[in-house]
Amino acid sequence: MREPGCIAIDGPAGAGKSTIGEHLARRLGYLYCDTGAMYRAIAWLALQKGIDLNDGPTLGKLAEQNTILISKPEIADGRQYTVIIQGHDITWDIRSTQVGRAVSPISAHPQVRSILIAQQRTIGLQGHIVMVGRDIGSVVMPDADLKIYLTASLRERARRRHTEMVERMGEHNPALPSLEEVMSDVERRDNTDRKNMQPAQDAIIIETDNLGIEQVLDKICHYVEGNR
Ligand SMILES: Nc1ncnc2c1ncn2[C@@H]1O[C@H](COP(=O)(O)OP(=O)(O)O)[C@@H](O)[C@H]1O
Ligand SMILES: Nc1ccn([C@@H]2O[C@H](COP(=O)(O)OP(=O)(O)O)[C@@H](O)[C@H]2O)c(=O)n1
Repeated sequence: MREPGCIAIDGPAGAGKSTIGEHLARRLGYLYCDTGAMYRAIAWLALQKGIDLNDGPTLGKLAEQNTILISKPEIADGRQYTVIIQGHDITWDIRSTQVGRAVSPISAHPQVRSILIAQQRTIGLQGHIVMVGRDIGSVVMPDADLKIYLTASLRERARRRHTEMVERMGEHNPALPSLEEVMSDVERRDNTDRKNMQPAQDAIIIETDNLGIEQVLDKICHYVEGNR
């Protein structure tokens, strides 16, 4: 009877990884690590510095030379955690459309991946952790005790992301993108991420189109129980 030391949750944008990952970690008293925030932090810094998104070696150096600090939220503004790089609190900045568009091409460079994957593995090996991303079960933590791959149709994932933006930005905000724009951004990201987004062979695939958050959580908890 063993408890899973690491639970990997992978899947495409809007599948529910962060929401489910955070809830699950809280239920189990585990740490929670959102690896996407690390790629987004590097993307934010690259945009600040005007680095060419195709320049893998320079982006790799940027990842190597800059520590990404992810800590408990402290500020009660809906954040799951606080992200700091070079002294800047970029927790919300990394959710911008610009970062969303830059992050996939930047993450595709092996020079960037190798640096962040090594950091993520160190975090994951602490144990008692829920890690969410694209390649946790397949690459970062291939020995994770439980691997979940969450997914949903493109339309449903875009709908969720758009609803989230309406809540955050306000319905009448001129900067609010349309559902169609969000859908094409998500689709573009799916296509760029595809190579690094394959479910691990032993992952449990959960289609969430017709499942609410609580139902997804209950399903995963059922597998956690089965692992004990
Ligand atoms: N099963 C679900 N049903 C409906 N909405 C969901 C579900 N899972 C997540 N959501 C909502 O969809 C949005 C995107 O979820 P999120 O966890 O950020 O996805 P991801 O981390 O995979 O990109 C959030 O607003 C979240 O509340
Ligand atoms: N383990 C991971 C996590 C994210 N990423 C990259 O980082 C981007 C942002 O990840 P995210 O998890 O914040 O994205 P959402 O699914 O939350 O929209 C993804 O589109 C991938 O390009 C990755 O390559 N590997």
